[in-house]
Amino acid sequence: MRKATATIPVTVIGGFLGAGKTTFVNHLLATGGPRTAVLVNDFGEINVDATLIKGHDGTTMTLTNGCICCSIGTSFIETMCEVLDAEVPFERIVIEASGVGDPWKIAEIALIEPTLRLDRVIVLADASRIAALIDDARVGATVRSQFERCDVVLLSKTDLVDAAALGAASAAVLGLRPSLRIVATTRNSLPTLDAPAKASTFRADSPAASDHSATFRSFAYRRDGAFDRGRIAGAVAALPPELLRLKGSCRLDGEDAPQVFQMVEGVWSLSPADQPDTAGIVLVGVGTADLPEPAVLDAILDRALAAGAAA
Ligand SMILES: Nc1nc2c(ncn2[C@@H]2O[C@H](COP(=O)(O)OP(=O)(O)OP(=O)(O)O)[C@@H](O)[C@H]2O)c(=O)[nH]1
Repeated sequence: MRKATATIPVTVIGGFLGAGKTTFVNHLLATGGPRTAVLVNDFGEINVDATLIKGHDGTTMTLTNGCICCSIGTSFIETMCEVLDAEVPFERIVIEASGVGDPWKIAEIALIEPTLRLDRVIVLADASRIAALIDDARVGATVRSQFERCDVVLLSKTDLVDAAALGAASAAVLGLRPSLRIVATTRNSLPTLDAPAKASTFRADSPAASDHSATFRSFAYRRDGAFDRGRIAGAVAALPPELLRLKGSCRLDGEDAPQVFQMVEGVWSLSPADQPDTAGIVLVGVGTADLPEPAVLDAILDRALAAGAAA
């Protein structure tokens, strides 16, 4: 990597599947600030997040080939080199970790590379789900590890919970690390990175290497056709609970504008997509290791296809 005269701050954004990481990254980009390189890493084979990051002044680069916290592979190093060697230098790097990733493993890169400076590790926690996720037998260990070394927790989606549930969510997070700084947010009240970073004390030892492909499986659904809006709810209700997250883009029968499809634990939404060239349906999902075979999931989602759509 090129010898730079100044170090570039790196902010790592982590948090479990659907916690609101991309929403936060888009907020950071929308609120201005220095020229930013955004690196996004999805767990699935298709990096949907890169397409969900709104256009901005800097650049968005995708990190594929699985979860970068499991193996900091050559693609990550090459991408970092590209960012550091950019003709117009970047003033900030924001890395969105995958929803099953350990953000600290990514942050360690910034501690090793002399041209980078670790700004902070921010973990998003969905206020409506975090207490249950922390105790979940299948995903709890992954969720808990994401909080081990972060600097601040954004307790997201507080618009979805009442005061008692908000208290339970923050108590669950503080139960992991009583000294954690928690900021309650909604997508309309997210902070920026401008406030000075909170000083943190980093432990020198590394966490044990993990391989999230043993705990989680990804799934991709592609069709040339369109969904029938009226059939989506039924198909989503029929999806197994092991499928924790589904997102991507689709077309709806009889409608021109492409849509972003989001599903977090059975709660789904459609919103107009920014990218005008969405063809057909491309969805990626992540579930626990006992996720049913792709053919089963395909068959369920096929039920939402408009009559005559290609299967
Ligand atoms: N009600 C509510 N929904 C939110 C809020 N923030 C994000 N969402 C929704 O939650 C869903 C997931 O948000 P994302 O930002 O894509 O979550 P993510 O952590 O990037 O998801 P993965 O990358 O798949 O792990 C989307 O449908 C968002 O619109 C919020 O403050 N309130």
